[in-house]
Amino acid sequence: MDIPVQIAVRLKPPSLEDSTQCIFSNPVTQIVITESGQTFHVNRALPVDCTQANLFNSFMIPQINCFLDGCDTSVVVFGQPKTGKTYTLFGPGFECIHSESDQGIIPRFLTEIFHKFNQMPEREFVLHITWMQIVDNNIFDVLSAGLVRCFNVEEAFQYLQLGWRQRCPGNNHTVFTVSVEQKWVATNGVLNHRMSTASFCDLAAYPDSGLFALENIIKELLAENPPKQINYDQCILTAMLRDSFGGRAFTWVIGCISTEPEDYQDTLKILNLCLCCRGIKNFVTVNLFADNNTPVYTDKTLSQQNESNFNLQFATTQWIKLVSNAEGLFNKILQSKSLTEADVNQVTEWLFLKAECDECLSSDVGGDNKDSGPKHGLPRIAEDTEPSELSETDGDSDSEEDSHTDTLFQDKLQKFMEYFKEKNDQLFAERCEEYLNHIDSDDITLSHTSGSQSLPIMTSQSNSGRRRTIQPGESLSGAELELLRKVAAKAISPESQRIIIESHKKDLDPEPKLIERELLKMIDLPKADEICKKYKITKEKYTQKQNLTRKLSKEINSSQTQLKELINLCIAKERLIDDLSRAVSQNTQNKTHSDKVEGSLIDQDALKEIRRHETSLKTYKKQIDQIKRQIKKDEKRKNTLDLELVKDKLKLDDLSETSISTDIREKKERKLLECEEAIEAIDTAIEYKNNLICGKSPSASLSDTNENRESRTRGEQMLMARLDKLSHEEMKTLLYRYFQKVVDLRSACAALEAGVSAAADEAAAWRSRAAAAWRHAQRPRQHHHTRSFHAMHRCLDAGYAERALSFGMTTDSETSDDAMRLVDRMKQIARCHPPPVIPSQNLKQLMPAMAMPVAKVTKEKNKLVIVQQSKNKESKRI
Ligand SMILES: Nc1ncnc2c1ncn2[C@@H]1O[C@H](COP(=O)(O)OP(=O)(O)OP(=O)(O)O)[C@@H](O)[C@H]1O
Repeated sequence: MDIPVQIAVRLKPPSLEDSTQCIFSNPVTQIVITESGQTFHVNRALPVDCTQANLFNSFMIPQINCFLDGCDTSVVVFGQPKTGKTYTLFGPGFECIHSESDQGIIPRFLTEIFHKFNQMPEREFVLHITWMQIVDNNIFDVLSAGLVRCFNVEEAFQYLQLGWRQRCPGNNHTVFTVSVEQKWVATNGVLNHRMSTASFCDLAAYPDSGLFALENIIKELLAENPPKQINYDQCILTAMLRDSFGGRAFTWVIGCISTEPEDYQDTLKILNLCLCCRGIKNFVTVNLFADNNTPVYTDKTLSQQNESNFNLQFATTQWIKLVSNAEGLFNKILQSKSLTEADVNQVTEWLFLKAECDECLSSDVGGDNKDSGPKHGLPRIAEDTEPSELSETDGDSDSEEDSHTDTLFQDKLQKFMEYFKEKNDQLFAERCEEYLNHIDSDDITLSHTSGSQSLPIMTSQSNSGRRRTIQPGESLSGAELELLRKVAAKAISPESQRIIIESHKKDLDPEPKLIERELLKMIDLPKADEICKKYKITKEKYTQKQNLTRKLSKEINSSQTQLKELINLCIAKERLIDDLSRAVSQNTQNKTHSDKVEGSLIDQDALKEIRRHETSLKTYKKQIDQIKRQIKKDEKRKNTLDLELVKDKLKLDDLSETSISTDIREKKERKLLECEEAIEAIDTAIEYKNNLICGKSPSASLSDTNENRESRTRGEQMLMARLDKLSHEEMKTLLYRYFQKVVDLRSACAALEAGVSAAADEAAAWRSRAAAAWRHAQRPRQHHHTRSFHAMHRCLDAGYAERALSFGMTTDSETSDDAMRLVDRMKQIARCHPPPVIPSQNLKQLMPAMAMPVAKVTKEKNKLVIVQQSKNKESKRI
């Protein structure tokens, strides 16, 4: 399971009570904030006054559970010098003078582990500790004994005391490990055999080769393309922390930081490193031995256990069903106040379920199942709750008994309803409270989710009092699952929790759909405008608060300078007063009586001077008090403002995220619109071109008048401008649409061509029919038909289809159908294509010569004599 490295930040309490703090932490929002307003989100932002116990409880309990489940765990502490790294891990020391409450993580961890083992006597365990120090890449065994076995917590503490005395002081790294091998037979009869190591590392404050190597490894792990093999063996420190960063341990990194302004830059470095570590994911697994999961119990014992398990599981399922049904049912009953038939059925079903549950759990709530032994499978329901299943033999004679049963049933129903209402309300109130209390605490040991949308149900360990049993073959332990849910999944927002809880409390609609609806509403409701408005207002407030904070910081700074000056003045004045009073007393001691009279005047002046200085000293002190009070007040106000700023910042981030998503959606819509417009323009252009190709005049809107030409040019320009604006992706979409258009046109063309060829075929067919008709006409009335046909053809040639029709009709009854069709076709052709107009001049050329003149040519001497024979009398001589 991938679990990111978890980060905690601990602020070292300021050395002086009134010294200025440049870093603050907000344990509610888990944010560390700098004086400049920079925020760092961490898993645990521990407050400046965080006790050792709070620190341990805030994140070590799940780690211990994980460790006991067989996972490796690790705690790495780093930070500036003297910021409490050793204090956090070990505490102030192990001498008697130190109180138990000051103990650090390691002694607490050991105490807790031994305590847990005492609570689980079925577990056999072997616990070893080691304590190593790395100085200049050399390793020292603090306990001088390698692995040390500890049988109980007292022994472990003796070694802690020994090690504390023997450890080397100075800038070095300390690695303390606790390893445990444990064996136990689970309730399902299988052997669990696991091994886990918890390592605790106190890193050196001043960078050395080990720290540089560790930083490099962190960078490598965070790189976009991390190397396949990370060289952990480059130094002892990285080799020892192999599992803590990018390894198999569940790791917490604790950054100990100083809040003093002079350490500000170093503190920022530590915080940035913390953030880097947050990006590292470790693959946490359960370390099993080969014999893990081996059955230990006999088949008989197992089957007995399985049976009881089955009953228990069955009862649990039924119970869950009951609880989920009961609330809806009671609401209905409460609202309607009278039971309908459907309600009665529902309640009956509920009673059946409960009876099943009762039998499985062998708890006799209604007192009906007293004689029911351990049964397997579904138990029989008591007859008195089943009026519909009464035997026919009981029939009419039992009508009285029926009514009695009904009353009994109603009474029982009422009783059960009251009982369950009370129980459910109580249970739900408890769960609500528990859920709210534990929503952000690590005291949660188990969480289930039913479906991706449903809410996590969390069970606190303190309440259940039992550890979750790990089933055979299960690779993930309870603690792992819990961690995954805590770490990988985001907890539901407090607002949503409120809605869910209120919906239950008010009994509005207990079904989960309501919750879903409410959540959806919450997501859908904010409109872009509202978000913008809200964002503006919050931003304004945020800026105002920022300005105020800056102003306050300035004021605090100037007050502090003033304070320093006044303190210096006070010191100077006090010295002066001392000097003066010393001088006066010396004068009085050393002088003779005559001198004394003369000197008394001088002394009086000196005394006056002293009094004057004392008065001004008093005024200075008053001013100092005032300024101090003012500084405290300002600081308090500044702290409040800082917290408010953090909250506002989060709010702003949320709002900007929402508005960005709305903005993106709007932009996308705009782009799509532009794209659509461009496509439309292209369509029009294509149409225009098609019209030209087909020899038609372009459409009215695009006719070639000057005005339209201009508008077309404008349109084209606009089109080009739009095309320029389109992105690569949009251009692709556009081209695809254009391509589709061309393909469509091509297929339309092909269809048209097919139509033309079909028409040609038809024409040929008609021609052959006409020939056949002609042949037929040749037969009996050939002469008449010939004439008619000639006449018809002449008419057709001249384009007079109507007249051709009249000729056709007068020909012959046999051929009249064909002729009719022919004429129809001719009519069509005549309608579609006007006959070509041949110029009369050309027609003349085509006309056959009619009534040709006959002439006889003779030769007489040197003359040719041409005589026209038709006109016998006429002769021409040339
Ligand atoms: N949160 C704290 N509460 C009370 N005392 C603290 C806290 N943090 C540190 N101290 C005290 O500050 C002193 C320095 O702490 P510690 O030695 O743990 O710092 P360190 O970071 O380990 O120092 P080094 O840089 O030498 O390793 C100790 O006396 C310790 O008791």
